[in-house]
Amino acid sequence: MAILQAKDVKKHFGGLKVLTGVTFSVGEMEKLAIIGPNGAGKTTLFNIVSGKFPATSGKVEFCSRDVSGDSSYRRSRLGMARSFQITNIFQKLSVIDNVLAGVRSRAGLRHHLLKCPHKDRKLIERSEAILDRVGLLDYRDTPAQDLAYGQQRALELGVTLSMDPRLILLDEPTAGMSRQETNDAIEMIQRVTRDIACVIIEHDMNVIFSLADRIAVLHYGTILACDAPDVIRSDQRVKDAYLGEETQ
Ligand SMILES: Nc1ncnc2c1ncn2[C@@H]1O[C@H](COP(=O)(O)OP(=O)(O)OP(=O)(O)O)[C@@H](O)[C@H]1O
Repeated sequence: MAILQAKDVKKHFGGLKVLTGVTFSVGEMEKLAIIGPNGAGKTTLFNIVSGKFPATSGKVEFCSRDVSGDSSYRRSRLGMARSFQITNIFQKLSVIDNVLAGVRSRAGLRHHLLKCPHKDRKLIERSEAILDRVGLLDYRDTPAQDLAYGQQRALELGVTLSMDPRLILLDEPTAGMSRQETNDAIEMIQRVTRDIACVIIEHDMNVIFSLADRIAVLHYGTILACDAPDVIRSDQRVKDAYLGEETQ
């Protein structure tokens, strides 16, 4: 059963035809990576799926409903979240207050950042459980701006989890990280998204082959191949277009 489906999605920016007909689906709890050369249209596709801007034509279905005309906010209320953009973090707030803001919003409470947000024990406990999942409980009261880069990205994932998503769009989750931070991030993403579907854009093949159940290769605005990692790795068309051959 698919949780997300893109059907013949096209996007033109004036005369530039970036997406010329993209069709794919993501199953419940499945991890689908989208790879492709620079400028292939990966971010554009994410922007359309998340509702940042509309497709020129085609459809996006989420949880069996057509969300093509829905705003990002509406899609997020339905359980679609976009993660790994540090801009989602309130830098001056503590780590716990960042997650609490999301937990309170999801619980439908009005959130006044400066107005005693610590009242509801249950919401705080839920926030602490999320911090524990992303490895930041020891930094509970640290201002977000004092966290290391990899930790800020972990916090962003925590904020995303606070919305209780069924699907997370992971935008280059390890960009700018050291090798050690990347390995830690892979392990954490695997752990915290076990029961959540993900679509992942990433350039690091090590990350992709570690996380993805299936890989879709975007090339010249359309999906060249979509299959299990091992099949993609040995697909000659994909090697020619993107992966290349291993050399000694
Ligand atoms: N808002 C926009 N207006 C005009 N052109 C755009 C817009 N957004 C993207 N493009 C163009 O669409 C093409 C695809 O860009 P996109 O960022 O989606 O590629 P990408 O696959 O994510 O690339 P990268 O791997 O480098 O991030 C590029 O030629 C880009 O200049």
